[in-house]
Amino acid sequence: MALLLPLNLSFPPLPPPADSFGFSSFSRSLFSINHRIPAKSVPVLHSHSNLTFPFPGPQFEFSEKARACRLRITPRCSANSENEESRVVKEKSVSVILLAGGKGKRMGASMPKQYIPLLGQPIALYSLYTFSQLIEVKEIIVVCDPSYKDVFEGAKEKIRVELKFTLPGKERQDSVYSGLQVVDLHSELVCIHDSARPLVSSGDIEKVLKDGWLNGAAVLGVPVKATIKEANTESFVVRTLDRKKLWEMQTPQIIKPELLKKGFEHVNREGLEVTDDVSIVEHLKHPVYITEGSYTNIKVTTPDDLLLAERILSMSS
Ligand SMILES: Nc1ccn([C@@H]2O[C@H](COP(=O)(O)OP(=O)(O)OP(=O)(O)O)[C@@H](O)[C@H]2O)c(=O)n1
Ligand SMILES: C[C@](O)(CO)[C@H](O)COP(=O)(O)O
Repeated sequence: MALLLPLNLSFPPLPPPADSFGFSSFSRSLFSINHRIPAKSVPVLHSHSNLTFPFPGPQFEFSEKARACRLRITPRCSANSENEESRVVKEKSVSVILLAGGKGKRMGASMPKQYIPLLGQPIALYSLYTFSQLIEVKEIIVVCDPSYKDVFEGAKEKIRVELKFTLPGKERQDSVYSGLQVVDLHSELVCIHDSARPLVSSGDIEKVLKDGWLNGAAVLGVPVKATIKEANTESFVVRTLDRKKLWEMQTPQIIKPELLKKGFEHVNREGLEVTDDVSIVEHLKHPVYITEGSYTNIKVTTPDDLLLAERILSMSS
């Protein structure tokens, strides 16, 4: 029976009930500090199943064009997963670079945002668990400050893929480079993900992995909803861009290792700065495919994103 709700969701499992951190009130207090409004009480949703492997509980399915939004309870990843015959990305052929080396300045919290608890679990662990369940994933390279290694070490017993660690760089691009240095030499795809995007669905990851394998490089993206204008330095409009051609980029971003290495040689040689990974490939004039993802794959950047992420997650419980 189809259950109609306003959003179409497919998320990693929810964590166990909150512990002594008082997580939900944590993000609310961050929000109120930043917005100078009194903290209200937020409904704390603790109806989550225990975090075991494989994770139990209902899963939700995205439609291909996720704007109309209808939610149906289905078995895990049935909509977008492939059967064995049509699988193009081989088992254990993907190295994930999980970026957790940022400082989260825009969040203004006392710790980097990827370690802030979201409904009882550090943000970075959501996508760690999601990737760890995928049959294509061989290893997850966590790029993080050594003082936070224990957050991931503590999750080791719940996952079945190898975990590697490497040091972050000054910019995001430097952290990706650092991760690339320890990618297994036999890997056929590199999958780069912001740990600050906890809500990425396994269905969307499967789709972008397949497109990356077929095209050499692919990225999850969503059509831009807003009207975007280019302005000059005096804030006058220069032009209105054609919305039909605009996409907002997300992660994961998938690139074949040799292509990424070649791309880095080029951007390092030319001293180019990029804010996402497929830009490196674009500089080589190599095609990059955009796989349509989901609006719910938000990057937690400012305190209001924390509240939004809680609400999205709670809809899947
Ligand atoms: N030197 C860096 C900078 C960023 N990141 C990671 O890249 C992702 C996306 O970056 P962003 O959202 O910009 O994170 P921060 O740089 O931490 O945020 P801010 O700019 O607010 O400081 C995050 O998961 C972040 O941890 C990283 O691994 N190494
Ligand atoms: C890679 C990225 O997630 C694409 O949206 C993003 O560019 C990285 O974070 P930033 O906040 O734009 O630096």
